[in-house]
Amino acid sequence: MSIKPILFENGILKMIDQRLLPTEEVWREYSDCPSVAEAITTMVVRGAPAIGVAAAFGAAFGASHIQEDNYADFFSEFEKACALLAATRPTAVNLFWALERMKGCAQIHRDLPLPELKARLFAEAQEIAVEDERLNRTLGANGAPLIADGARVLTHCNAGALATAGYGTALGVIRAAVEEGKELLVYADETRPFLQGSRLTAWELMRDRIPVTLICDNMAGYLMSKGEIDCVIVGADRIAANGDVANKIGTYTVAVLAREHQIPFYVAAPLSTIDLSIADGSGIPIEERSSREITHVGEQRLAPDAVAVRNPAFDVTPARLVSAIITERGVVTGDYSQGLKALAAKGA
Ligand SMILES: CSC[C@H]1O[C@H](OP(=O)(O)O)[C@H](O)[C@@H]1O
Repeated sequence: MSIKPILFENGILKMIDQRLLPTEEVWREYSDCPSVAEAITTMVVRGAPAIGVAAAFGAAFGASHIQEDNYADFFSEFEKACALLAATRPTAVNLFWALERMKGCAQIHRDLPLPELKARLFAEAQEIAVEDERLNRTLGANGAPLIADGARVLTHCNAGALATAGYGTALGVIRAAVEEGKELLVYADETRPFLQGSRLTAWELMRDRIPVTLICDNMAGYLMSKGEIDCVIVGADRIAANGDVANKIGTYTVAVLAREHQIPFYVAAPLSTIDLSIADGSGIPIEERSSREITHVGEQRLAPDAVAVRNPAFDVTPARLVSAIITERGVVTGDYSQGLKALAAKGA
């Protein structure tokens, strides 16, 4: 059973501290909005869908701590809690999708007595989490036919159970293929600078006994040139209406290499990652993170003091380099503008 990185038990949110994996499995407990916001900013919890789930619980905690019994004050305070969470990380649209869903829930149930309204918001957050894992399994099954038996699959970053409420998106497709009896070998890019591949994907797949080989990011092209990669599958943090994909930094590089070597490049993402309000990738905000993620590993300094650093945490892969987008409602190829709009319009 793949790990669930976020648990809600007895009114307490428990999240595994992904900064400490793979060497330590430490679960941290949360019961207020500001601490959940900090957990998202500092990447205790990370991964687009997981960020959305955490934010949903953060919003519910925000509501639960509001003392006002005056409904007008309640909604203005609830809005402030959601704004605090919205300011944590800019790229993964699941965060904003989850907050809009929580605000919508509050409005739908605004006539409930305040204690019942607060309880309903926790129930909504729990539904978001349960739905996420369920739709990842559907998405995985939709994508599994694209992965041949015996395939050597390259993935970048971690789009696994740790990046979601469970099962994973890109790794969900891999899990589904394995569950169908296919023999696979996964090559995991270490994914500098935060090392989600070496620290999280390798740990997650070994835990599930799925064969995985760790490589440095700069080795992907060599393995492709040697014919050792059959396909690439990655997750996404935001997909624009035309199919441009924002994902972990380095994804665009892998996509260009895959096109050069005529290797299929697949993106696995739920509908909550698709942002039809943004026409193309140029409109996707790209998070810049601390230079320390590059100049240090833990307390060890790897670069000269005061060296200039850039640290964009994501890049944008143009739709023309994407072979297919795998979602819980089906697989889209070709004209993504039409295909994504049709999927969004399709019933669940
Ligand atoms: C299933 S989406 C995972 C997605 O999120 C990661 O970013 P981060 O670890 O910075 O939250 C990465 O882009 C993954 O592909």
